[in-house]
Amino acid sequence: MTGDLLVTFNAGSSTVKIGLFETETTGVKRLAKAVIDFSRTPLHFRIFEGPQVFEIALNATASDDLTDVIAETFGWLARHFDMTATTAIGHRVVHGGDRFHGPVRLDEAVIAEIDTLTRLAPLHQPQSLRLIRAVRAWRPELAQIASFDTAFHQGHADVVRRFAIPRELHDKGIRRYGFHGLSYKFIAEELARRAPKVAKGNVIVAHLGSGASLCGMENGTSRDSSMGFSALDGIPMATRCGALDPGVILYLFDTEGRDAKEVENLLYRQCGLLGVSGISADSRELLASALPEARQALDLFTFRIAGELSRIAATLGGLDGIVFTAGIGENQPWIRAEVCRRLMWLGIEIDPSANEKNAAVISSSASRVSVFVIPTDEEQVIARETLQALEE
Ligand SMILES: Nc1ncnc2c1ncn2[C@@H]1O[C@H](COP(=O)(O)OP(=O)(O)O)[C@@H](O)[C@H]1O
Ligand SMILES: CC(=O)OP(=O)(O)O
Ligand SMILES: [Mg+2]
Repeated sequence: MTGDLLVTFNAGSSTVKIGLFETETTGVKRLAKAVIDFSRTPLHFRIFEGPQVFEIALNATASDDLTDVIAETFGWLARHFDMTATTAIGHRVVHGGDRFHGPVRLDEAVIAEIDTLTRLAPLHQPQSLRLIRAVRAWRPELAQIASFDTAFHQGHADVVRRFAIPRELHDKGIRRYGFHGLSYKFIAEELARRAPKVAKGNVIVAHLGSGASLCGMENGTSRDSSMGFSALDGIPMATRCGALDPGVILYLFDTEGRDAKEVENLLYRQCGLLGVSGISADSRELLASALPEARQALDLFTFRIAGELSRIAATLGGLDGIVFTAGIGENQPWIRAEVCRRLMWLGIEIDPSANEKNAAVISSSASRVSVFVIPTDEEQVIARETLQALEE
């Protein structure tokens, strides 16, 4: 119904991004953006876009049961919005496996199925499930919808989905899925509006945030992704390793005697920019540092992005456009310039002053491939999918 409120949750490893939307006849309109910061003690809640912006420390503490955190957060939102008009909560759920191809209403059976995929996304899935269960405990009558990162990649060809492992393992679901699908869905639609001709062709989107991946699209449909079975694969990230010779993992188990939990923690939390630099997981700190280890980490990052982008261009059989998005993609000219420099052989050339300004188009007029910077909006996609699921 027009005027209803929808709340979206995008659970990451250390923050939960919240979106507040109003339904309109034409879709959804954003009213506010907020975040709960789980990396701070006490927890902090911040509204950073909306009629009034503020930040406060929460009384509720983080534990396996987040009911108090949800109740207090909604209490703060209710000071500024009529939260009694809330009709549904939409959640980003990173892993939907083979089971979920689009948004779905959450009930006990669906929650249990999502829980079976937790081991494949240990940085994200547990927090989403905690939030879903907390809302159920707090307001059991409130509709909750899950939007999946994997759904956008469901159409990948068999050759893209398969690892070179025995068929029975593939049939058990050990295959390449791809993530960041809500972001890619948003970018596909936005590019179609901004540059319809390029959007109809072969485009690679580089979602470079704390988690990072690439997606190859043909006419807005995903054909390949750098991320595979888990959100560890592909390019190195803030704290994740990206693709790694599986022999390294065997070595860690056998020769170093580490157990599965230790290896999981190492690969998800101690690798990537943080592991290589030994300084920081944040690209801003590395760019500001004069230490050679910082430069080494950034060089490995751009080298691996260019390599993976070239592989995906081969899947597509050509390249008409590149889109940079997410925290790093939207805000780090040096990283974009380095990636494009390594791809000069593809006929890519950027305009340095447009790049410096984070302009919407950063390719030069001589470039054979158009290069764009487009801010992503996962919450907008969650809100639209939530509305869609409510109307089904
Ligand atoms: N305004 C900014 N200027 C420069 N770099 C930024 C900015 N915002 C974010 N970043 C970079 O992007 C990273 C986080 O990206 P983001 O998309 O917010 O990640 P996530 O959603 O995965 O937590 C940060 O570690 C930082 O390196
Ligand atoms: C799938 C994934 O890596 O997500 P994020 O970038 O939010 O960590
Ligand atoms: Mg993110």
